[in-house]
Amino acid sequence: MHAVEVNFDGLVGPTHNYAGLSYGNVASLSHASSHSNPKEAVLQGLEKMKAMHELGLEQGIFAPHARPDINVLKRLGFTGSDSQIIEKAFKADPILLRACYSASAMWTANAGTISPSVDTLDGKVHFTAANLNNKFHRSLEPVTTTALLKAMFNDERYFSHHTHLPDQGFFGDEGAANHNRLCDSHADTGLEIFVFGASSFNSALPKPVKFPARQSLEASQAIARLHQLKPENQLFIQQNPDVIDQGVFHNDVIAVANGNVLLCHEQAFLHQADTLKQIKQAYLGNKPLHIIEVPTNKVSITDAVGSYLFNSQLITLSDDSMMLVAPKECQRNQAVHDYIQEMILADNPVQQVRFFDLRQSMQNGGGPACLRLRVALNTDELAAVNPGVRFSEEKYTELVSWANKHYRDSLSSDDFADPMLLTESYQALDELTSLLNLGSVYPFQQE
Ligand SMILES: NCCC[C@H](NC(=O)CCC(=O)O)C(=O)O
Repeated sequence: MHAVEVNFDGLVGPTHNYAGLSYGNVASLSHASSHSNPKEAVLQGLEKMKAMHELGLEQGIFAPHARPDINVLKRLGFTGSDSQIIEKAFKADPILLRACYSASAMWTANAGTISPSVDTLDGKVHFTAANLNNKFHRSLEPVTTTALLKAMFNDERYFSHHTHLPDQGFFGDEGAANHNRLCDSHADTGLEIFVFGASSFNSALPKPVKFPARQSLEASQAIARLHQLKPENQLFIQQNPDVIDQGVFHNDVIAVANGNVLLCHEQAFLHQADTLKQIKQAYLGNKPLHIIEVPTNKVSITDAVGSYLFNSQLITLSDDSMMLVAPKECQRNQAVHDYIQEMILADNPVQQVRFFDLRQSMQNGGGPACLRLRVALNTDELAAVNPGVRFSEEKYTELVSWANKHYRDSLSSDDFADPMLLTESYQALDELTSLLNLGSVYPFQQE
């Protein structure tokens, strides 16, 4: 049966801010306490969705989470009405309050891992939300992510949802950012490549020394079991710990795959030559596999992390050629820009590039690929997706006016003391659940 890949982009939430919460993520740390512009952020994301839709791709929308997370503040001992809780938390621990206001669920490449039905033994599409337990602000996400995934993919005939992995670092799971799939087409069984940062149980494997490895081998193995992947459909490879220490906190900051193409830096993986050999041997497709390995003397790790070249989306167009959907930062970096031009002229399926201004997300370490969750679906499965979360020209117009009505154009540290921010945010999200036909997914709608 015909199948397509749908990109579900995270809609940036109304409290998007820069709190410097992600140790190991260079952009997040360097923009700590800068002013953010939530309205510009959501509109930049919507522009990318619209452009993908106009290119003929199936586009979906992934709703933001309710912020601030009042329940976690209560769990941490703050009492009283919502506005009293905000006031007390702001005085006692402003950074904690900002973490509870973080819009980090916008990076849906970290929402979960998805295996398409052609890869699974029971022929269903499998979903597991990521526990994101390496960072406090992100550990708040999996419960709502699961609720959203169930509201979006609500048909047991086709979709199987799993509980996120145990909330403990040994099973650190950061979702699809560390998961790539190589295949001839989305209708064909693919090779699911799980890239882990370190092993929790096997101390013989190397670890980064400075920054944390967020994805554990044991988490990746558990996902492969839960998703009932066939043995020939799975491969576990280790990220190069040296580049984690240089700011490559997820694999999608150093590699991206699409169809029969793997674009990666030459320092992306541990024992890279052997790892690439393993990938070639395990590859299941009939089309030739293109591994585009970017050398350090053309693009340094610093340039890769600064420009987010590898956090581009690689998309397949209707004529079967591919386009690189890159952040504008790649255009500004001469070495990266030159490399992209060279790649486009070389003999491989990537023939075009388009640059997008995603500065608001980039300043927190999230490029085009971070903003989207890929879900490959056949025709029947696509028809079973909640139509409210499928992107269209009309939906775009509705969402732009919704954002213009509800979002602020500046947020700074002091604004988090303002209880009106909670009221505005919850009102916006309450309206959004009707726009996207999600039902009462948020805890504040269930009280
Ligand atoms: N896939 C991109 C994820 C970026 C995300 N940044 C953040 O959470 C920064 C939030 C802040 O610092 O305000 C992260 O590091 O997990």
